[in-house]
Amino acid sequence: MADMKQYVEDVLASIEQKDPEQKMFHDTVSEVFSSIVPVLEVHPEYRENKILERMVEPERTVSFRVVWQDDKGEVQVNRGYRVQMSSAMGPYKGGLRFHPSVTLDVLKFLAFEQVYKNALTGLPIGGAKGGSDFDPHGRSDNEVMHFCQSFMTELCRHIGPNVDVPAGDIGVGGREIGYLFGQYKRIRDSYDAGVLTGKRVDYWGSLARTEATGYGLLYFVKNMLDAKGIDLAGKTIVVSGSGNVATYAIEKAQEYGAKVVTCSDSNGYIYDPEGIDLAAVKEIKQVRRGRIKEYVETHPQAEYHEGCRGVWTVKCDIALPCATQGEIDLASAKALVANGVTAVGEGANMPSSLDAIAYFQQQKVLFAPAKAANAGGVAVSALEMAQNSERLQWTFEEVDGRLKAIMKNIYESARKNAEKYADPDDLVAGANITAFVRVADVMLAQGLV
Ligand SMILES: NC(=O)C1=CN([C@@H]2O[C@H](COP(=O)(O)OP(=O)(O)OC[C@H]3O[C@@H](n4cnc5c(N)ncnc54)[C@H](O)[C@@H]3O)[C@@H](O)[C@H]2O)C=CC1
Ligand SMILES: O=C(O)CCC(=O)C(=O)O
Repeated sequence: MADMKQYVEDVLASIEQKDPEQKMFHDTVSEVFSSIVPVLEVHPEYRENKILERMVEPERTVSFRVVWQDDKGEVQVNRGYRVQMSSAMGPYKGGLRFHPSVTLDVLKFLAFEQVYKNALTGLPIGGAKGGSDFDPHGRSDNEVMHFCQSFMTELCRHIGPNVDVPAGDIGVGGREIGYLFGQYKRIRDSYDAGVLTGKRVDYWGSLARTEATGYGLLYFVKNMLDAKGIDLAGKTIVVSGSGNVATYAIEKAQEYGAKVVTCSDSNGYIYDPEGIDLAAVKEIKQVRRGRIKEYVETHPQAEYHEGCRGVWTVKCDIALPCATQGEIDLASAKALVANGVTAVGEGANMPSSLDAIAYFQQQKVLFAPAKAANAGGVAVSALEMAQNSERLQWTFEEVDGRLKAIMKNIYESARKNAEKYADPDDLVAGANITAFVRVADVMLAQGLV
């Protein structure tokens, strides 16, 4: 064991030495590789074939200039990226993020996570992530369209239905996917519906893709709670974010009879002791593209608080971080535990710091890790690709039913490997091991690529 632990430490040290500034990438690699030491013990062939060293090196990374003109006629310059991490399991697959915080470090961490998340779905998709430091907030539809067209003019050389299939993520929703698809189609002169997922349903997006990540999160959390005999109905839930994932997590949680008392945006959070009025949140965020603080104007019983971390000081049974990475640090984890939290389900990617996860586990909080718990979005993206290939569209019920089954399967396979190699409740280790073995075995079968 000591030998394999040392091997993992050596690989981690080498990536830190190569790219010392990529802290988030180091953290996510460290989280995955630390879990798999017991697997390396029984599979020396992974080390002999340098599987770990290969996995931390993206197959391809592209970085490009995006030039566009704003409504005042001023020229704007942004940076675009696509990190194609692994095509072992299928075409590269993963979202595009438009947010000022986007760097190569952020995208490498997200692309690395995506490889294992996608493997957990059991569907034929590799892993990638891309995006830009462009901020769509406050931009007109016209400006967003010009940016998307310029971004796709370069990106289209690197993607295709059997090559790489981007989708949405922070700052990229149905509007952006539409502009991106239009430009791809114009340049390639080909109606490749399967080149992007998250399309609007009337031009061959999948029903239930919009809801899939949030609903999938609740399906996963329900499986985790059911195994312990805990009922979701009547529980108080704290949610962060008010975008795609948060909105549909709240919707499904409410359907299950839970009471969601918070949601947030990058400025602050709202606390509604009567339970969040989701129709009002949708109106503010999806229709008006406004700020979450507007909620208190029509809901006098609710409070608005500036700043994001405060949301974790609200008393709850279950916490669902659905905004962004790094939102739960050790202090937030301690505040949640002190207030009696019994379960945490990660809707966002890497929302909890490594020491926060360790603390939850030490305190026996049931913990649903992102790459398993939020895999429903990309799973339904893969179902969208399947529908596009057969030029058919399935019903909402058909897609939702498949999503539910996929999330159950992810939970059960993670649980099984947690039992086999670690603590039975350690779904972090269980999910990492399940995904790692699937990808590693396929890499071995495909030779030195
Ligand atoms: N959209 C999808 O299908 C999937 C998304 N995710 C992850 O879920 C998280 C949320 O993504 P979406 O809901 O799609 O994005 P979105 O753009 O629809 O919503 C993002 C939300 O997070 C908030 N936010 C963004 N940056 C923040 C910051 N620095 N501090 C506090 N709040 C911040 C925004 O105000 C917004 O409410 C991200 O971590 C994303 O990678 C994971 C799996 C799939
Ligand atoms: O649907 C997809 O391809 C991307 C989803 C995504 O970006 C994620 O799972 O983090």
